[in-house]
Amino acid sequence: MSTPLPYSPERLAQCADEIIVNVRELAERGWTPATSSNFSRRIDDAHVAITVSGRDKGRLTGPDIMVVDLDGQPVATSQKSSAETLLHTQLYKRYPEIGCVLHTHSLTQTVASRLYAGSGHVHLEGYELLKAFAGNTTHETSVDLPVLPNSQDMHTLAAQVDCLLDQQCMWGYLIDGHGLYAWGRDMAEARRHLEAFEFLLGCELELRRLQR
Ligand SMILES: CSC[C@@H](O)[C@@H](O)C(=O)COP(=O)(O)O
Ligand SMILES: [Zn+2]
Repeated sequence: MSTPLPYSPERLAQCADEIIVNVRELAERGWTPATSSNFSRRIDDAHVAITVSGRDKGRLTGPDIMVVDLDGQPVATSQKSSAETLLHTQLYKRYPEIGCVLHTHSLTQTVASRLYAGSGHVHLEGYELLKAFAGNTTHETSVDLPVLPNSQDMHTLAAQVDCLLDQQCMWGYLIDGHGLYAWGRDMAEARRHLEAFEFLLGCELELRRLQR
């Protein structure tokens, strides 16, 4: 007799479908070049559905999504989860209300991360689209999107993210020369935050170009 799974397979299938459909759309926009990017969705209090490392994110199918626990350890599989699993699980562990984490490598995100690495953040102010971030009800506000130095050591990166989360409410951050992490309570909210950051970073880059 096989051991029962510690999570609901129906819920995993639901999460995997959601990831596959949404990520295909993001990939079509060119936000996941060359197998980059990773994506996850909370299954329950103790489990997360996440992309398998190294897969072409524009062509994900069911077997490209696996399960890890909140420490990032694989559950009931021998597959290898995303190299950046810890950056996902640290958010699920810290905030029970977070349901989805999206990481992409668009041109706009990567260029912005390079330009603003020196100041440590991108200051976004006065845009109507700031209302896309949960909790914001007016454009008369500002959001500082942090830019972290890149590292291949996920524990170093995760410790820096934790420090930032201790100080401020955040819906995302950039990593220098790398890309953007954004999250939300569910897929729709995480995607709204991701798209808002992408658009606002595009505006900042365009303004810089015009003001040269
Ligand atoms: C293909 S280079 C990009 C990777 O190093 C990494 O940053 C990334 O986003 C994808 O890694 P993955 O292990 O597939 O989740
Ligand atoms: Zn990455």
